[in-house]
Amino acid sequence: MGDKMRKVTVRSPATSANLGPGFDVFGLCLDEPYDIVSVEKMEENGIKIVVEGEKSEEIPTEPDKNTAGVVAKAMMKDFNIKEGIKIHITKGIKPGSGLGSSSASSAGVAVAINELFNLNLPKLKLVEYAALGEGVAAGSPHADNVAPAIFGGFTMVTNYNPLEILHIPVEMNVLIALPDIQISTKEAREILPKKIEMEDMINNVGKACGMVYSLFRNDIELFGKYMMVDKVVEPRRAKLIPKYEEVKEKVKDKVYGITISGAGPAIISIPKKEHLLEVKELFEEVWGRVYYTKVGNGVSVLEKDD
Ligand SMILES: Nc1ncnc2c1ncn2[C@@H]1O[C@H](COP(=O)(O)OP(=O)(O)O)[C@@H](O)[C@H]1O
Ligand SMILES: N[C@@H](CCOP(=O)(O)O)C(=O)O
Repeated sequence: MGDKMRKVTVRSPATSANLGPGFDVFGLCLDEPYDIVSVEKMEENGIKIVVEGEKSEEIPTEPDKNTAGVVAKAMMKDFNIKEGIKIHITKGIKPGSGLGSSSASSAGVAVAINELFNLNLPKLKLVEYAALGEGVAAGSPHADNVAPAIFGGFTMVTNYNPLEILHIPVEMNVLIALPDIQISTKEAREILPKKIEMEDMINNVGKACGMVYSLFRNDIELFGKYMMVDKVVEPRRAKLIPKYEEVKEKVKDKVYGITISGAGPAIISIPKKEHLLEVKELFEEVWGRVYYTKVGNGVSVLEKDD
């Protein structure tokens, strides 16, 4: 296809960042929900963005304000791409959800541009570009959503500048609840402390190490147990989600683990098979929307058109 290729369409999945103690470090790729992102070459110069789907009316289409636009602009500048492009985003992931909605568009467009212009960039470089989008959505270019969106599975951002990502493929079912409110990641970051107690740091490092160990042992029970004990971020954000603490207490023995997904309001849990229905029904009753899904493999190319 080479230079003749005119359009690439990708499926870009939701992600769940933090997983309790791994604030700004851990991320998990989900199979569902997802955005569909296509990038098409156009006659006029510049970047045109069209957004449809979940709450699309709230999402800016100016390239400097849309996460996909920011990523596209940076890639086109660095690779001296003069052709104009049209980015079409169908939002399947509600913005302000805690499911990496803004990151899905950033990651999707990075992968699509890489394909469309045959840039052959490694995944780490794509994560670096995609993270630029988070600068406009969350006020900081955190990479813990875009890394799993691109690599799939479980990822750890072990260094920024230079960016370093570690990746562990995992298989796991997850039950996500999505309360009918929106939380801006930017605002949910502003309520976090700038400094933390030594005791809380020791707790979180210990639990985070335990979670990584448990993945290598394939011990979901241990993973979930540690995921529930974040002493730094979750206690501050729990107040933003109606009934979160009450439901967590109710289901804590019926799931392997439960915590806030990203900045919330989504909640991620690892269900025990024997209690799945009961917990799902409770989530639906209290919060409305629920996704029963599994860990996903990252952005995938759906179509390449001449
Ligand atoms: N392509 C996009 N998709 C989703 N949100 C976007 C996009 N571009 C810009 N935004 C803005 O990013 C914010 C949503 O991101 P964020 O608060 O991080 O929520 P989420 O946790 O769902 O990613 C909203 O202000 C939204 O307008
Ligand atoms: N580490 C970030 C992750 C935000 O994820 P999102 O899905 O809410 O955008 C944070 O917790 O602030």
